[in-house]
Amino acid sequence: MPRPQPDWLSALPRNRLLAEYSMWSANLIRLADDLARITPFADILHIDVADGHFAPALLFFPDLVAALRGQTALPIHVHLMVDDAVLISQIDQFAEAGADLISLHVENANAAEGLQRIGAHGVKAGMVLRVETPVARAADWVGRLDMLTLLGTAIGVKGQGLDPTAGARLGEAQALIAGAGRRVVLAADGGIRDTTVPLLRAAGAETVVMGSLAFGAPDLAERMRWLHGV
Ligand SMILES: O=C(CO)[C@@H](O)[C@H](O)COP(=O)(O)O
Repeated sequence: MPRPQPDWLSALPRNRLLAEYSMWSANLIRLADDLARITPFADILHIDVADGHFAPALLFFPDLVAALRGQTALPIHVHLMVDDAVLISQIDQFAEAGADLISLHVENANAAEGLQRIGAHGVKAGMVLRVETPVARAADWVGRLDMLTLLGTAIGVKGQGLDPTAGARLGEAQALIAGAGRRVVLAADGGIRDTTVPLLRAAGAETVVMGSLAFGAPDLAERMRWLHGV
């Protein structure tokens, strides 16, 4: 299976909202079927990784990324929600498994070393902010990022409603990115619903991490036509 080209992120369309598909919301018993079903529509696959401490959930592992890598040419984005004690080792393992973009958290004390390590693997670098973390915390980092993601819900829990601060926070992030001197894709993760996507798009989100909105859609082609029109 061919891997995405090194410039895959800049080659993605800029005239419509991008769709990251969160595999946490896939049917894990029928993962191959779901992968085939979403492949025509997904811009990026999103893999959440949580250690049960930095974030309450216990989620995915490098072997899953390696298995997906063997079956898909879609870019794979790994979102690390892990403590500093394991951050560098997790970066190594997910990069070696075939991730194309790895995001760590601004709240990680080892963020500088982590970003350096991601770069050393030749993988694109992202940063994520918890919903309660001031957006200004990203100011020192945007010049080193390919993607900046704002959580719109409490970290590591599915099925929640969007926090009312999400729109204003995206506006703040957009202003930071404008001064970054490079292309940084602005992403919204959590609370992605048919009622919230228009607001997030208007506030500056360039990509949304779709969970139940995609995997629970009765007609995925129709849902994606809608998304691309927002
Ligand atoms: O990490 C998250 C949410 O924080 C996503 O990756 C989930 O997959 C979202 O699922 P829904 O709540 O949209 O169904």
